[in-house]
Amino acid sequence: MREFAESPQVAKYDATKGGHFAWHSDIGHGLAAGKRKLTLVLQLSNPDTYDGGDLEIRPSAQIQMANRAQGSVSVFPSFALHQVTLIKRGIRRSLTVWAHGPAFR
Ligand SMILES: O=C(O)CCC(=O)C(=O)O
Ligand SMILES: [Fe+2]
Repeated sequence: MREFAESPQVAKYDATKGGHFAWHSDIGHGLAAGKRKLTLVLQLSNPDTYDGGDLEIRPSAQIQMANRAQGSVSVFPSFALHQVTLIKRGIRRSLTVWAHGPAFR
């Protein structure tokens, strides 16, 4: 791990707008996005204020659900598939930070 080459990203999932994020990996094609190694997601919202909107991570065959507690951080390899399920009530906010480094070998 050598750097944090991108600005943190705040995401908002709003039940009135069908907020969700389909299964994906965070390895992108851009200069920085292609060097992502670790993804860190901070839960910004009180879990009592929304339903659904769960961060699910699939580092292997088994799906893991991220801790919903406000202030908790989930860390996973950026290549791991993950999604945010449809939010059914309220608003969830998250802050995502990526750590970067040379290609995996
Ligand atoms: O909001 C989240 O929990 C995940 C966000 C995410 O996967 C991303 O921005 O790539
Ligand atoms: Fe992601």
